[in-house]
Amino acid sequence: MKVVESGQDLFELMGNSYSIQQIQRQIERVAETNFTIIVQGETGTGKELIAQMIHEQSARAHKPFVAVDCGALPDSIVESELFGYVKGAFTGADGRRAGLFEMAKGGTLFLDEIGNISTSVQMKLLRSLQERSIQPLGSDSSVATDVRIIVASNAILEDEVSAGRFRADLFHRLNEFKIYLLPLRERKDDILFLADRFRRETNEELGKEVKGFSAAADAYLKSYEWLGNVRELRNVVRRAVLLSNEIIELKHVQQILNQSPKHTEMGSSLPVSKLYSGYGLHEVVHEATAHLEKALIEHVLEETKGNKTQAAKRLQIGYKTLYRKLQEYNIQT
Ligand SMILES: Nc1ncnc2c1ncn2[C@@H]1O[C@H](COP(=O)(O)OP(=O)(O)OP(=O)(O)O)[C@@H](O)[C@H]1O
Repeated sequence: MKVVESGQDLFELMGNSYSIQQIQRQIERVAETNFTIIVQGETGTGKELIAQMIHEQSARAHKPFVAVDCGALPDSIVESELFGYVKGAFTGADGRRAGLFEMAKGGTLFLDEIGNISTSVQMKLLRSLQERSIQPLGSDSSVATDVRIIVASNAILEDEVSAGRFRADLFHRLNEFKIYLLPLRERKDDILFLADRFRRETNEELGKEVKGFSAAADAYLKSYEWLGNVRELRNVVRRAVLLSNEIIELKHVQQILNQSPKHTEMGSSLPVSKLYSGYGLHEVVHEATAHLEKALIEHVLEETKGNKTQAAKRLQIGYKTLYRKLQEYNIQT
């Protein structure tokens, strides 16, 4: 649970890819309205950042921005946190406590991982949105609310609705506007832009003067999958700045990434976001296979300490084929 006051430092620019520029234009338009917004995207793509930017650019900017991670809390707690309670509502409720709807009065309430709330909280939330009032737990009377709601989800909410896990009526009530953040690997133009921003930021924080990335490090960063998206990129760059002196070399980046959990362990599950972005089964399967192929080749090359003849043998492919794949996937050896 997190209550973030407005005024927190926000980045002026989130990236320079076409998709981010479009999102910035969308934010400018929607910020001035009171529309409820769904921000969708994989973990670490910047959904909370988007919500803060919308808040900062809205007429509500001088009021609180309250963020709550619905996925991290047990259901009963989500309910009492959101709506508050009165004395005697449950064992231990020894006084009235305002909920987050009340704490965000006049401002923005950001509900992260909205797909995780139970159907009973979904119903209560729907009622609150429709009636613009909430009923604290244990109370007979309602309290008027004045908040702008922004919700975020890693899961595709339409799928959750189809699967019967998320109420269709609540989805439609929330879906007055939708912002979809592409995974970082699908907006490669942002990778070096953001990496450089994080390098400068970390230089300042640590009092260092790391000047940039080697060409090989750049290429590696650009071809990496970033399943943890911008959050992962930021962490890697911060650690690389710490480890290096003049220039961030490929070995620094690889050293850090080799210590990170391997892709398959990161729960990336299905590449559904691609399907959602309009690609067909054939393209998605082709890309997923390519990712797997690349990861296996990198793994084997690591084991053979870069010896391509041995790697080709272990992979049971010809040396020429391996060589072609190294070029295709931009794998540095
Ligand atoms: N475009 C961006 N520019 C700069 N920093 C970013 C950008 N996108 C994300 N970040 C940073 O990456 C981290 C993760 O961002 P954020 O918490 O907004 O992601 P999220 O999508 O809400 O993640 P989760 O789904 O895990 O809650 C934060 O430190 C945030 O400041």
